[in-house]
Order: sequence, then structure tokens, then C-alpha cells
Amino acid sequence: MKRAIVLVLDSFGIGAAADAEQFGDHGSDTLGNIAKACQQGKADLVDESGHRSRKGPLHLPNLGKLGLFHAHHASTGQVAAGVSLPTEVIGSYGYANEISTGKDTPSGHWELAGVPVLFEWGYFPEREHSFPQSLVNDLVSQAKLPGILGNCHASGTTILEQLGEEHVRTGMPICYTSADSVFQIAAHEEHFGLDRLYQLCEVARELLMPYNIGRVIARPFVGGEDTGEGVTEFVRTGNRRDYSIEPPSATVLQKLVDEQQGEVVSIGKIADIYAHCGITHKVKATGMEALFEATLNELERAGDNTLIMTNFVDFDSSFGHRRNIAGYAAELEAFDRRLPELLAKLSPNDLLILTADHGCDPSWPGTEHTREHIPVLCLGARLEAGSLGERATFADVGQSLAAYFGTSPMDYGTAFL
Ligand SMILES: O=P(O)(O)O[C@H]1O[C@H](CO)[C@@H](O)[C@H]1O
Ligand SMILES: [Mn+2]
Ligand SMILES: [Mn+2]
Repeated sequence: MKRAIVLVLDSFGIGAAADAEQFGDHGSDTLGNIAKACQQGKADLVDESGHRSRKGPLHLPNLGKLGLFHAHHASTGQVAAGVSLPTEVIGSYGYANEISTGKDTPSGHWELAGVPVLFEWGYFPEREHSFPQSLVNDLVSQAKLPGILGNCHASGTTILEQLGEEHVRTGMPICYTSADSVFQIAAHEEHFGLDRLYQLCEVARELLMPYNIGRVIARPFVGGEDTGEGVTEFVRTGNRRDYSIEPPSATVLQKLVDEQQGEVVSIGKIADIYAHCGITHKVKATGMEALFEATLNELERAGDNTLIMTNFVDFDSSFGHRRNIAGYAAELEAFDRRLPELLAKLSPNDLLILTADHGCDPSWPGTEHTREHIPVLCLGARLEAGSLGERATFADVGQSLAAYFGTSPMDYGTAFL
């Protein structure tokens, strides 16, 4: 029986890539800089509910056993601060370079699935009125809007503080972008309406095709109610939806479905990222714990020729982009605590791959992703414990999956099994 489980810890980079300088990211290191802050006592967290309290050096014993810190050491030449390299490693570990032109989520995921993005995405310039006026005019008229707010580069939580109230008052959606190839639309779930936001995103998706924009993202939020004791904060909900263009050629997901009649189970935003291509079953879940739970459930019912792929988005969207080092550390530790449950469910022939799609160093200036190596931690399926070395492309993961499932080979990547 062949079953692969690919867990993408969104934004969990393990050291600046060789070309990081070109992205302004030389010196970034998501894992290393989190570990450093933890060791310096700068990432202690006391949560009122007690769920996410943490203190002192970064404690990831299970990821360590899979070879995370060895992979980070190989990537950076340094042992993560406050960590001693575990003597017992059960996983096959390495780190991979990205050959795609961008450091965004679709590029990272598609390359992981064997299809790097070698063309240039379209981007919007960082200035007032980032979007072309004709695009704004078309969106306003086709979606019958009173206008739009934002029209700039922004962090998605900051812009809610700035424009959330005006949005509720005027009914104008908040449109913003970033260093990624994205067009994001934030709107209040009740005042504007969730379905209406999704419809608006579909209109935008169509209009943005000539601009070569990778994703339109619906960013619904709630809040702003007057409770008598003050107005509640605006908070984003789990109803985010990504409208990606389709990958330029068949990913290993698609090949598994087409050539082997396999099953591809998407957990979290995986299906959205691959524009629903090569997905046979979708499971939505919000938050790391629920995503993990869903992964365990799907593994329980998975049969032969099944690929389960989960995206743990919160590392990126709740902590990396928010530059919340302590929160990121606590989330990693919580993830690590769940790992033994997953390992206990694996059969010897199953293949587990833990990896990431780009970095988002929470200690780095700004709020954008960082160009980093990603970890490739594997367990199971004919693999011996030990180093997989430096991998030239994330596509080595896709090529290895192709080899594992016996599909035709991918055009990029070298299999490590
Ligand atoms: O600041 P928020 O809205 O989280 O947006 C971030 O998330 C987007 C998609 O992952 C990135 O392009 C970045 O802009
Ligand atoms: Mn991502
Ligand atoms: Mn992101």
C-alpha cells in the first residue's frame, strides 16, 4: 500500500537561500531567529487561557528527532541557539532551494509538486493607487460597488484597523496587495456579506487574468460591534478563500490522479493553491489543531495510492506576517507536541514529508515573506535515516513523490528515493 502525507508548515524557512540578497532577505532565518529570540528570553508567552504559554529555549524534540535541527545546521552552518543537536535521528533530512522566480505560496507549493514557476508573475507597484485606474473602474462597474478602499500595499491586519470602520460605513471593499503577486479583498462578513465577497473575488479573478496576478484572496472579517463598553476589534475569520490561476503543467498531484487513479486529499487551503487541479477530496479546517486533527482522520481512512497534503497556514498568516516571534515559537511547539500521534498512525510503507513553501522570518523588517531554504524531513518508505543533503530545488519533493507512486517523472527535480 502506498500512502504519502505531505505537511506544509507555511512559511517555515530554515535559513537564507543563496539568492536571498536579490530579495532583500540576506540573513533571514525563520527557525534560527525564532530560536535565538527564545534562547534570549525574548519569546516568552503567558496566554490567559494557558493554551499557548511558553518559556525559554525553543523546544521541538519530535521535529528534532526527524532531523530539523540537523537540516538547519546544514543550511546555515550554525546550530540553532539554545538547541543541542539530537543524537538520535530517525528521519531523512535535508534542505531545499527554490528555483521559482517568486517567494510566494503558489510558487512554493507548485515547485514542491514538481512544477516550478519560471515565468515572472505580475506585481502591483508599492505606491499610492497601486492598481491601474482602468482595473478599478472595471471592478467597480462590474461588481456594482460604490468604490474601493485601500488600493495600496498593506499588512492585512493593519489595514483593518485603518479602514475597517470606513468599510462598514461606506460599503466599499478594502483592496490591497503586497510584494507577492496578489489582489486581496477584505470585507465584513455581515455588513458586506460573505457570498457577495466571494462573488466579487470571482469578478476580480477574471479581470486580473491579463495582469498575470497569481492569486485573488478573499479576506472576510467580523467585529466592530458596539457592546456598550466599547467597540470590538475587527478580526479575520477562517473563511479566507484563495483564487489561484492553474499551475502551468501537470503537478504530481494531477499525475497521481490521472495516471494511477489515485486519491489526493487536500486539507486546508491546498486545493485553493492548486486551483483545485489534481484534488479528489477536500477537507476544510481552521487553526493548527483542527488541521492536524483532520490530517489524522484522513490518514485513518486513506487507502492505496493516496496523497494527503495539509497546509498549516497559521504559521504564516497569524505569526510570520504579523512578526509575532513568541506566537510562532508557541505554535511550533504545539505542532511538535502533536507529531507523535501522527507517527503512531504510520505504516512502514507510508511516506511522511514535512516541509515548507517559503520563509516568513518574524524577526525580519517589514511584513513580507523571506527567501529561504525549506526543510525536507522524511520518514518511512524505503528511506534510511540520515542526511539527504542540499536539494537543488523544492521539486525534488515532487520528483520523489512521482517515484514513490510510480507516475511518469516530473520535468524538474531529482528523487531522493
Ligand atoms: O498581510 P496579509 O493580509 O496576511 O497578507 C499576506 O498574505 C498574503 C498571502 O499569503 C501575502 O501576499 C501577504 O500579503
Ligand atoms: Mn505560504
Ligand atoms: Mn504569506
